[in-house]
Amino acid sequence: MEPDAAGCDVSADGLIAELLDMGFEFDAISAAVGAVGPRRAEVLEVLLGGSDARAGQARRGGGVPGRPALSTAQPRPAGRGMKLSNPRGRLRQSSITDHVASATGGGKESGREANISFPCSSAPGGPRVMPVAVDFCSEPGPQSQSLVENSTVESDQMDRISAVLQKHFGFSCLKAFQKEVLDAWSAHRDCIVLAATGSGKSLCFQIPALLTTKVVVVISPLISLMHDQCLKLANHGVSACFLGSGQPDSRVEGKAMAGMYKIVYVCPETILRLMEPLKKLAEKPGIALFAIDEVHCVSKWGHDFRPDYRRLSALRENFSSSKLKFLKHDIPLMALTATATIPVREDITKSLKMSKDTAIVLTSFFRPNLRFSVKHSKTSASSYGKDFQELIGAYKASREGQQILHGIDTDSESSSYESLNDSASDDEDANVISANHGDKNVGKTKTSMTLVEENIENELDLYQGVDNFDVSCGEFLECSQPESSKSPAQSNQTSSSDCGVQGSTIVYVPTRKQTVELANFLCKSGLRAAAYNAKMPKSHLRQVHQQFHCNDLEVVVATIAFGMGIDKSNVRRIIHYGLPQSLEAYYQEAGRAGRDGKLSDCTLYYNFLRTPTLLPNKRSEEQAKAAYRMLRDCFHYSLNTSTCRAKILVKYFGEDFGPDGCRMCDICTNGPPQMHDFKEEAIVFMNVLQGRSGGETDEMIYSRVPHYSSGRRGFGEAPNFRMVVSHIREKLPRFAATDKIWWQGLSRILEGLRYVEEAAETPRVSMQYPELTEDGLKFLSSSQSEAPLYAYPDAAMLLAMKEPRPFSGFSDWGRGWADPETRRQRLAGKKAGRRKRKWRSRGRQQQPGGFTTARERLTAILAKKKKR
Ligand SMILES: Nc1ncnc2c1ncn2[C@@H]1O[C@H](COP(=O)(O)OP(=O)(O)OP(=O)(O)O)[C@@H](O)[C@H]1O
Ligand SMILES: [Mg+2]
Repeated sequence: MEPDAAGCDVSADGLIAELLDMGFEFDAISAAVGAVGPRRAEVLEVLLGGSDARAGQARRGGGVPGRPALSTAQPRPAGRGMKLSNPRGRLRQSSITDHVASATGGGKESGREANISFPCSSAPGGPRVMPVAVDFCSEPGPQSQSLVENSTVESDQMDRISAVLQKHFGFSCLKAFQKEVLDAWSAHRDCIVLAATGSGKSLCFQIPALLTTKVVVVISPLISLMHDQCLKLANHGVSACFLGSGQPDSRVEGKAMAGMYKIVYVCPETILRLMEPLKKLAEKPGIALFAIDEVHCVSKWGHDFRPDYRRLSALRENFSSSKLKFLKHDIPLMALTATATIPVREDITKSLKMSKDTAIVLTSFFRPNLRFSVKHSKTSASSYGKDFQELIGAYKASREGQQILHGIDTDSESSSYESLNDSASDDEDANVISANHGDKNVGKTKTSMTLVEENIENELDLYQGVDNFDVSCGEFLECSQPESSKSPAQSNQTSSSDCGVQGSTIVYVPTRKQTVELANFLCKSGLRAAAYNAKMPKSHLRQVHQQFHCNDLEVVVATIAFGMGIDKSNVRRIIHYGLPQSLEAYYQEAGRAGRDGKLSDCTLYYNFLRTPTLLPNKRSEEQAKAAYRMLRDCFHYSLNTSTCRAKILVKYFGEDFGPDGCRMCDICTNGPPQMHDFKEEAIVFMNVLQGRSGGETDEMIYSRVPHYSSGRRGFGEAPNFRMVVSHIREKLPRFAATDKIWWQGLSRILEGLRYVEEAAETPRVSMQYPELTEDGLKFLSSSQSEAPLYAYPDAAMLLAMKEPRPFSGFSDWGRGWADPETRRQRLAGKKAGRRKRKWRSRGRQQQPGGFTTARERLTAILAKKKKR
């Protein structure tokens, strides 16, 4: 809009709306607009703390009585933001500028008090948190543009930062959230960065190393991750080193503690050992910040808890200005993750003892280029052919195209990958078990063991081990390319072959055994595939990393041991062949796809007919509850048939997706199934829970379902789910063929409506002891007059209807009794009588001590005991 005669460049209402959108408060905006008129630039200057006369006017004239208008625009606790009486008159936040100045020797680090920050940043419990949209291109979107314009960082210094960014990383500008994080850091504030996978969190802690003479210390959970990042930094002209938990190299460690590298990556175990040398480093040349990457590992409620991460509270305890007198400010903590739910975030701030003034920078978790889908599969060797046919076809077609173009013979390559997997599997013979985990037909195994918990445990990678490489530390000097590290970051330069338009694929499987089997299957089918699991030799793991990053491998079949933070741009598919243990883990792993912003697929295969169980692990009762909750959420995600998958995922992390779906996932493209009126079935189910007659027909005479008391609260009152279903099947012939899986689906619907709930203290994934709620009782009492109960059947219900498994849990004899026709015949006819007698006599024979029934025997035993 052109400025009008009065010099106003926008309408007052429009400007107020825009500023509200940016996170400023209404009172402050009206005060500022009242003072300087609807001129965007001037109003912003006032709001952002310009100390000119107009700002003074705004504070005096337009504020809420008794409250300075400026403070309302600042999402900062009053303690720091209210120092208006400072004799210097103008107070402003120290900014990146100050650090740039310190880095370039242009002046001492500013000791000025901070009193302004971006409206999006906030401290827990106080100011608001505003999500910032993440763009996956280097150009800022409209929102980031406005934030950049209104930054506290002046343009010439911003130019300097841009130059650093361009020179070292080749990017034209920071993303909005990166800018916000840097602003918090420059104000010496702690910061939690919650940004989508692949959004560029690393840059938030890497840039400070280039803006100061101080060292950035990064705590990272995996050697492979540290290794990749160091290598990339070296290629970008930034010296870095990593210190793992294995055999320390005193030379590298000594140089790191003397400040010879700009960035020092350390695993949590090691940093706790290095407290004293770090204190010396903090004094000279100084520590710019402690970055804690993948910080969800701190939380017991997260999906990848590491006890050593929890001990990182030592950073705040040891590196505060009250402890180290030479520090002007506490060394800021920057905690970064892509997968933290709201309780996990709270746990992080508390566990790390982050300051009350912590800025929370939150971006959208939505990844618009990821196409999510879920497919039913047995996920066993017998289904490999069907499930991977498309993948094999796609790679083969692309290979043939390349062969035609380049005349390459790829046959020899696939056999070499096969032998790679074979040799890896030979090494692992001791760990390969014929545990029948999944399917009997699965490959040949040499050692036979029974399926007991320790064996399953031995077959699983429960978390990614820190030392997943055969090196425990390493240094990467600017632009140097150590011979030993020709891998990840050099991906595009050293690629001897490439994955073409198909990019790379990661297949996550639950067991180590499956990594080898499936990789072998893919190799035999002609793909360049390799297995990856924690029990394989470290040299093999390193080789797989290297080949994967260099596009030598098309597919990596891995357990969760295939690391967090894998930053490879052209991963086109993430396939989960089995249900992950949580949606956090799933989103973290799926997030490795499409980092170049191109369309990529995230497909989850799961056997809908199987109720998932927790992987064996040592957990407290409380942790087990949380783990079951997470697994249940993941199970429900897989069974969902009606809500956009991306929507469920981002909502899980506390983000409101809005009314529309992603328009790409299987749900958005296929649409939901037809709704069904579940009223009749719901009444039947809930009546049985209540133990009363449905009263519809003569057949519906309900006796109370047997209740079993196991001594745990709630079990005595609520019937076992299996018993409820058996009861319905026996009493109501029209449900005789309705599978338990279907009733479980109905119980999920009723649970969602809060009509039933789980009575067991530690609820499992599927309901075990259903119980009516108050709402359920109300529904039952008004059910005759109530409207129909329409809902979408979930994926398991649809499958149960498509592939009915009548009487699946019954013996042949029992089956007959569930079928009314057979029952009638049996009761009436000779045959039935014979059968009955036979059963009785069998019962008699089977009971030792000559008792007719087990009950008789039990009564006798109890009576004997009583006598004694
Ligand atoms: N300002 C920027 N402009 C363009 N690309 C960027 C920018 N910042 C980072 N990137 C690129 O984004 C990619 C992902 O970065 P990074 O590995 O830091 O992601 P991340 O957020 O840490 O992901 P994860 O949660 O998986 O660890 C990198 O390849 C990086 O080069
Ligand atoms: Mg990262």
